[in-house]
Amino acid sequence: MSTAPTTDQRLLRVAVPNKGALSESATEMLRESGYRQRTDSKQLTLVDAENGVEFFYLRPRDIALYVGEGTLDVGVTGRDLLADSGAKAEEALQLGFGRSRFRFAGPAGRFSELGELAGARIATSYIGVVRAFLEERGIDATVVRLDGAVETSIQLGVADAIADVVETGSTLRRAGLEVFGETILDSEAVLITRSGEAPTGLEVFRRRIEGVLVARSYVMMDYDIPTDQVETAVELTPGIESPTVAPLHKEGWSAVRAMVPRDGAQRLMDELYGLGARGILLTDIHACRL
Ligand SMILES: Nc1ncnc2c1ncn2[C@@H]1O[C@H](COP(=O)(O)OP(=O)(O)OP(=O)(O)O)[C@@H](O)[C@H]1O
Ligand SMILES: O=P(O)(O)OC[C@H]1O[C@H](OP(=O)(O)OP(=O)(O)O)[C@H](O)[C@@H]1O
Ligand SMILES: [Mg+2]
Repeated sequence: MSTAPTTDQRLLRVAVPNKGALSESATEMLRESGYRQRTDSKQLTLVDAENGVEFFYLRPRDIALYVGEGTLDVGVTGRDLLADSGAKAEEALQLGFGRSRFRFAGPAGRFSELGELAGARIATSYIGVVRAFLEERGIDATVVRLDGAVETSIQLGVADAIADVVETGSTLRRAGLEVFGETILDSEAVLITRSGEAPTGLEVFRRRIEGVLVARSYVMMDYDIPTDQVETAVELTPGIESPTVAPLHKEGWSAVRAMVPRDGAQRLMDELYGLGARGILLTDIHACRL
């Protein structure tokens, strides 16, 4: 009997950024997770009935509101946008892309600490985050709301400082600005759901995405090693549950297979080689369920 959901079962309604910095990576992650994704960037919605999901392509800034209201079940957005929205939604999974820092910046040399913002005009697209941050620290400043390109606002005389998303810092440098004060928040793309609710179908959806994230950050390692070195070697490659160890046809040798973090895998190969391992292979993992 087939267990695939039919169209009359309720579909999990998922919000995906339709444009901007998170859009492409979100679509790619969903495609790798085995979901159908739009091929035309003008498409607004897409039903993947076979996988029990319906996708809505929306502005990243609006996604937390839809999810918080319960109109949509799950969304992909930025932690900074979620915080700014004030919506009744919470993080269900960190997605590891769209990483940025939300920082104050001003003309080079003009500000050195947060206290100097008292009485200043601060331009930002994230007034919720900035007001809350200033209030918490008792700093009385005027927050000026702009839609984007806030780096230019100081030069145009509408603000003294800005608070904005910084990734490489090149936009700030180009505008002659530099960051000051502590980081307001560290952001990345996150999966969000309505606060306190786990919609039906979320677990499968989440597990598929987690599988892709793990597949991206781990590789499969295989090696042959003298059996008397196996205990030392598996301490270096413990795997997720435990590594597979099998006898080789050659007397006194064993084969070991374990998932290892992609970062540092080369160094690990050097160490294993030093222990006497040979035939050390690394292969990519395309998907997994742990
Ligand atoms: N350069 C960047 N690197 C990483 N993440 C970024 C970058 N710019 C924006 N983001 C993240 O993307 C999310 C929203 O920004 P995005 O640029 O997609 O929306 P927007 O500014 O409203 O739209 P647009 O830029 O298309 O007008 C936020 O979570 C933000 O932290
Ligand atoms: O540190 P960087 O690598 O330079 O990246 C940060 C810039 O990227 C985003 O701008 P975006 O292109 O989204 O334009 P916007 O300001 O109009 O949203 C963000 O608002 C910063 O301006
Ligand atoms: Mg932007």
